[in-house]
Amino acid sequence: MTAHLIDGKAFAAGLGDRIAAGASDFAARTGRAPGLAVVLVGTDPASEIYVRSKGRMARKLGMESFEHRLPADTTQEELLALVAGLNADAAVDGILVQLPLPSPLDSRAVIEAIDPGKDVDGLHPLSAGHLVAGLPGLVSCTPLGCLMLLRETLGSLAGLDAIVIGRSILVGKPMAQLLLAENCTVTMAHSRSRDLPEKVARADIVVAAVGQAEMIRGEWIKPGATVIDVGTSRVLRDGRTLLVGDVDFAAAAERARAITPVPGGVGPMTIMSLMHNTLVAACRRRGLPVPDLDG
Ligand SMILES: NC(=O)C1=CN([C@@H]2O[C@H](COP(=O)(O)OP(=O)(O)OC[C@H]3O[C@@H](n4cnc5c(N)ncnc54)[C@H](OP(=O)(O)O)[C@@H]3O)[C@@H](O)[C@H]2O)C=CC1
Ligand SMILES: Nc1nc(=O)c2c([nH]1)NC[C@@H]1CN(c3ccc(C(=O)N[C@@H](CCC(=O)O)C(=O)O)cc3)C=[N+]21
Repeated sequence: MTAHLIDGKAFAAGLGDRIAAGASDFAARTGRAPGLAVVLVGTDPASEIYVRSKGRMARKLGMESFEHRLPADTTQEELLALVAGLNADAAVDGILVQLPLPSPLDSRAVIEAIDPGKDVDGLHPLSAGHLVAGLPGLVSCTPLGCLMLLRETLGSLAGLDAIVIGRSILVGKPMAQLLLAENCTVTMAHSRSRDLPEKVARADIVVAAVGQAEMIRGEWIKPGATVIDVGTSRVLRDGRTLLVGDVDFAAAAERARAITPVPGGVGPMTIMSLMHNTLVAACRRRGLPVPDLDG
């Protein structure tokens, strides 16, 4: 292996210290801690783990965590009523509804019901619109975390050729917008793209957010490129479950200049970006200056 390993876990820990200081300052000024509400409908085991780690991290950084666990047969009306209550609750600065929701719940309607000022997941159409328009707003946690890692690794991204593989509202689309705002030349690839290997081979920055275990082959990577692997898939190998990314890590690390591991790369940054967004939302809601969280 020749590539530099981008240590998301360590970077997230450093950012966490700055967020904790900001949260404590917020509490001193307002008499209460920033509050994050996480809503989980149903009992998807992976979602349970994420929700638990989000609550634990919020408390660790001196924020208040409100966890709402609803049964899988919750109705749309019940869920919308909960969101309305959280919108009205002054102690709640951020609202995250864990996705995917069990069918037949309509996640779009639920997301649109969230107060955009509390949309710490950056999923509301108004948040997405602000990002495209270059206006201040809340940016989806995973792309925000990826951007922090890229800036830390590369400094200025201006002029670089970037490819984002995957175009979801949660990851791919906001990622491409952030890279464009950093003056990258951005290609967006998806399941209908032709000749993906040739497009990946031209990129200085590769962000893979597909959800297909190790589909990005090492030999596609341009020598010296920086690779950010968002994907997380559980695979059975040698009788053990293993968490792997969208990128064939071992082969890609032979060619890349820097690469994120899975686990320990993007995942910890997603959770820390959520904490970042909660503090930012809390400060904006109270008209307080947003602390400078860049290292
Ligand atoms: N580590 C972290 O913090 C996080 C990890 N994830 C992980 O990232 C992955 C992606 O998540 P998410 O964006 O929500 O997933 P989605 O399923 O919503 O989107 C997947 C995207 O990949 C595209 N795609 C699917 N197959 C191919 C293919 N063969 N070639 C090119 N593109 C393809 C799809 O294209 P099309 O639009 O044409 O269907 C779609 O745009 C998942 O593994 C998820 O678990 C997600 C969030 C956070
Ligand atoms: N409304 C909403 N917002 C989300 O941000 C959201 C969501 N729904 N639904 C599911 C995806 C997935 N996601 C992850 C978060 C952390 C890790 C993470 O911390 N992963 C660890 C490993 C954890 C493990 O071992 O399972 C790591 O990569 O090191 C992974 C994935 C957020 N998502």
